[in-house]
Amino acid sequence: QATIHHVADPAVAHRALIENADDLLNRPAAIFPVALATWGFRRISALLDRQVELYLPLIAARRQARSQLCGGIIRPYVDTLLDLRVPDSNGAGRPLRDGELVGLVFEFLGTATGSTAACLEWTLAHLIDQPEVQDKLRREINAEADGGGMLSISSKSIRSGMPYLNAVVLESLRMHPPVPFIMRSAHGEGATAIGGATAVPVDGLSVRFDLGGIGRDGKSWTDPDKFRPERFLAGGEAEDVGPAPGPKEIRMMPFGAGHRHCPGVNMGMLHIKCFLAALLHGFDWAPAGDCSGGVDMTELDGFVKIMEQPLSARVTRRT
Ligand code: HEM
Repeated sequence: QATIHHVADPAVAHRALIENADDLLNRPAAIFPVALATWGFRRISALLDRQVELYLPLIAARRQARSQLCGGIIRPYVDTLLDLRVPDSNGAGRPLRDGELVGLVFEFLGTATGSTAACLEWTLAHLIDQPEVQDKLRREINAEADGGGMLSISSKSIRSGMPYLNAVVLESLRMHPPVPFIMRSAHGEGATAIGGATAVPVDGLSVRFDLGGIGRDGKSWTDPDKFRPERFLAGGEAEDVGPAPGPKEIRMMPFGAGHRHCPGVNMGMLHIKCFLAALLHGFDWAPAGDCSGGVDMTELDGFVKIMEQPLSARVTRRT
């Protein structure tokens, strides 16, 4: 029966996650009660069974194969998990159990692919809704193609040489952070500051930071419900805002904030930009049918924030 305190105010999030991060909010609170309330026990249990079915045979195959390999330059994530020893009472340490292995592999693959795919879908939805933004972005992308019209974008130009691509992705993440919330366990003075008059339980206060609410806060953003990538360009109201918050303030935090922020932030941004550049370079994106009322942007909250009506588009190859 944990009481969960909701935070959608960027200033409170900054006080909690950046200023008091060291001693107050450095461990995530259990996400299970929230998942239970959102999805129900049966659905979660079926999902966990399916993960075991999918991942365990692959992990077993890797365990078997690596005994025949003599190593390589890049050490696969699964190998690090197979080699990990968890401290136990014998002192020797135990290997991870099957359930733990599956959970960790899911965290790595699920958070990485689900959130990237969701962000791409939201971004394409906005580009279909606003063809002038699509055209402007395509012009920037095409300028990166070589004389034969082939696109091979070096990671350097993706990181710093394509400001409009960066702005479009940031605007999409601001409005529709794929991970809808993050949880923390708050203790001591910080918990009192966040909870206000709420009496803080002995085992701390569970705090749920609403990432969507923070990105659309009317005090931080002009017309927060409008998709306007220009705000992230030089001279715009958010020209200094990046995917992860800096030490001064929080205006959006699609990858979380503080000690436990997403370790895949750079890789996630790179994936989204590469996919988006390839999809716009190769194809024109238009509404699938009558879209006079605009694309339906209703959000569906789960572990990942997706479109309630999956995007339906008329996609034409560009010659
Ligand atoms: C659009 C792409 C992505 C988004 C929006 C996203 C978002 C997030 C968020 C909000 C968190 C929670 C952070 C917090 O509690 O402060 C998180 C955690 C995490 N993410 Fe991502 N992520 C993305 C891509 C990736 C990728 C590509 C990887 C790995 C290759 C990754 C691996 C992880 C892991 C392992 C955690 C748990 C970190 C911890 O608990 O300490 N994510 N992510």
